[in-house]
This record gives sequence, C-alpha cells and structure tokens, in this order.
Amino acid sequence: MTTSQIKKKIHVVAGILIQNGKILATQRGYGEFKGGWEFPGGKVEPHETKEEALVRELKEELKVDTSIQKFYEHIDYEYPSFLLSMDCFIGTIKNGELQLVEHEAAKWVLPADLLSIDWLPADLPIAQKLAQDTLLFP
Ligand SMILES: Nc1nc2c([nH]c(=O)n2[C@H]2C[C@H](O)[C@@H](COP(=O)(O)OP(=O)(O)OP(=O)(O)O)O2)c(=O)[nH]1
Repeated sequence: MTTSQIKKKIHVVAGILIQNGKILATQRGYGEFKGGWEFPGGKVEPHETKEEALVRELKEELKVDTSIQKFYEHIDYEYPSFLLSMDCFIGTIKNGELQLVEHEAAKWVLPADLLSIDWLPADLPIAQKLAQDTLLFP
C-alpha cells in the first residue's frame, strides 16, 4: 500500500467570488495553513450538495449571502497529511457586508495581480487559470 492510499481524503468546496472585475482572496486565520491565501469555503457535509455547502460556509465564514453561478475547476492535491479534493465555483455576493469570522484578512484582487499572492499550494493552479481567463475577464 502506498502512502496516498492511507491518507484521509477531504472534500472541500471553494468560492471564487467576483465583484467589479475583482476576485476575493482570503487569508487563513488558524490551523496548519495559517497565513496562506485561499478561496473561502470549507468541507461538504454528507447531507448537502456542493452548492449548498458552499453557500453555508460563505455565510458562516464571511456573513454574506451568495449566489453560486457555475462550476469552475476541480483540484486534487496531495498534502503531506491528507488528500484534498476541491471543487471551485464562481459566485457573487448578493447580500451582506463582508465580516471576517475565521480569516485573518481578505482582499479584492484584479486578475492581473492574482499571481502576486501567497496562495496555498492547492489554490495556485486556480489563481493561474483565473489570471489568464479572458472569457471571464475580457
Ligand atoms: N476552504 C478551503 N480550504 C482549502 C483551500 N485550499 C486548501 O488547501 N484548503 C485546505 C485547508 C483545510 O485543511 C481544508 C479545508 O478545511 P476548512 O477548515 O476550510 O473546512 P471547514 O471550515 O469545513 O472545517 P473545520 O476546520 O471547521 O472542520 O482544505 C481553499 O481554497 N479553501
């Protein structure tokens, strides 16, 4: 058996929230990845769809109501201690003022500036795809 077979798989959903041509990046405020930048979201619970989980997590973490528009990308990433399976969705904030419940910081970033951020390793390919996505950011 290889190491990856005994690692726990964690299913996460993450939101690429877009507003005025900018994307929301949030900085982890706790745990193993504290200080790293990510797309906000969290784990999917057994009774939920991915979209339901994302709307719930964004409400819990940022106190905003969101609408999720479309699936954007799936990432499988092997961290030293677990396997991350992450589905990222494009969305917008429809209601509420951003409040940081768990995060250390948040910023709205232009696509051209996405690669200057210290993303968590699993998130870097998403940031790279967004940075050159001329369909999404003509
Ligand atoms: N939410 C989120 N997690 C990410 C991203 N990139 C990345 O590597 N991770 C990792 C960090 C965490 O170990 C794990 C997700 O856990 P989480 O802490 O966000 O999920 P949660 O709120 O449901 O969990 P909990 O810690 O409250 O139990 O995936 C990302 O863009 N968004």
